[in-house]
Amino acid sequence: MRQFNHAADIMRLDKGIRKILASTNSEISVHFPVKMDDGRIEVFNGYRVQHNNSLGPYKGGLRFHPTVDINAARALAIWMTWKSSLVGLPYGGGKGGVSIDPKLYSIGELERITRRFTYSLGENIGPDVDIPAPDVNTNPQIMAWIADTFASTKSPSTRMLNLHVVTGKPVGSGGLNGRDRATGYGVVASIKSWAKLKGIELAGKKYIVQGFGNVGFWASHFMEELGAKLVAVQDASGTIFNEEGIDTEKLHNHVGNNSGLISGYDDADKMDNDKFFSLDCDIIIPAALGNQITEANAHLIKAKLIAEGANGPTDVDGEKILLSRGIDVIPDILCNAGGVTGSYYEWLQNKRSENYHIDTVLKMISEKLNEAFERTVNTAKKYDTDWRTGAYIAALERIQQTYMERGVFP
Ligand SMILES: NC(=O)C1=CN([C@@H]2O[C@H](COP(=O)(O)OP(=O)(O)OC[C@H]3O[C@@H](n4cnc5c(N)ncnc54)[C@H](O)[C@@H]3O)[C@@H](O)[C@H]2O)C=CC1
Ligand SMILES: O=C(O)CCC(=O)C(=O)O
Repeated sequence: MRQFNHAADIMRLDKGIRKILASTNSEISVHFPVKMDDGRIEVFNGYRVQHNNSLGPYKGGLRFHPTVDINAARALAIWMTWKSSLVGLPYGGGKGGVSIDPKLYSIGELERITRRFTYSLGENIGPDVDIPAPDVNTNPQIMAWIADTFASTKSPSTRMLNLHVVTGKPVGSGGLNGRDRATGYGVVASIKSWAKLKGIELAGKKYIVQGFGNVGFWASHFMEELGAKLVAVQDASGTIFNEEGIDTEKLHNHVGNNSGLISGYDDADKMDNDKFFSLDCDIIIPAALGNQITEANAHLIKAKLIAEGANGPTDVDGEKILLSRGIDVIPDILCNAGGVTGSYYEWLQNKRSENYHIDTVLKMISEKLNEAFERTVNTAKKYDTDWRTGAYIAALERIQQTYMERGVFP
């Protein structure tokens, strides 16, 4: 809200629209029972917050993590509204999840939790209402269970018309070729735009990545293709470092065989978690959780760029320090928007009964992100402000326009 208020002040956002956007449209909180493998019943807490749908159906991921609660879902839903608007997608913002540590459950239990959660959300989600997608600890398999559960509540004749209730599905279930890599690809598309703007050659540059899941791995993969060198990675299990470079494919294979974690990787040294952000490198890609770069560590950062793969990795006080030290920040609502852009093409593909080739998908994503990067930089320049505020203003201008044109508030 501090980020929103700052941008709203600078652009002089209409007072009425400001009031609408300062609160969420609806907040759904469900408590649902699931039978565990040993016959016990557990009751889980799930959330879906729908912030604003003036531009289209609510859109945004579902997170399975112990930190999920109504406040986390609120912040993440609001960011989705700005993100969809900035990129020019016909969506509003929503987000949610279940407050669990998925590591503690078997595959069968996770399937039942997902299906029961979907059933509990009922008609609050739908292809033209609110369209979930993957986020932390959720994946294509979980999206397939959501699609299947939602569709199974429909009559047989309309079942197949409902698969796009969710995006990020496996390709065999209506998923998009390339949605797996869309967010990481978009992060690197934004870094390329930054490098072009600054006249910087990315080959040989050193970068570090926090989080080696979907976003962190694919961003590293595309950075490696450009000849940049991954020198450190941090995830929930610790931090590893290798000055000579970490092979992204080799680490990915290790993670795939190690419950999703980097611990025990033999081609890098272990190091202290709290030294990670102060490492000597050119670019930092936070791709894990929020509030990682704060006033406690921003003054130690040596990198020239923070490319926000995660949502909300830099807090307001941390960002002030970064900007005062001349460190660039590509804000989350721009930098990680490749994911929701890929989701948009999956949704379109399902609506039109089409099947896009991966090259077409990646080209469409980079075009959208390049335009959004330019829009952000130009808006920031026009208002003489930083890139995050520029991105917010560009997003808010589009929402303001739609409210003004219609003259009614939905
Ligand atoms: N998956 C997507 O398409 C999109 C994801 N995002 C954001 O990117 C971030 C990462 O999401 P995914 O890669 O999808 O999740 P994921 O579940 O695939 O990976 C999460 C990674 O974060 C690490 N992690 C968790 N807690 C940590 C901690 N305390 N310290 C360091 N690392 C930690 C995990 O070990 C894992 O490597 C999240 O902030 C998410 O909201 C943003 C846009 C789209
Ligand atoms: O793919 C989507 O619809 C949303 C992805 C997401 O949750 C995000 O961009 O933070």
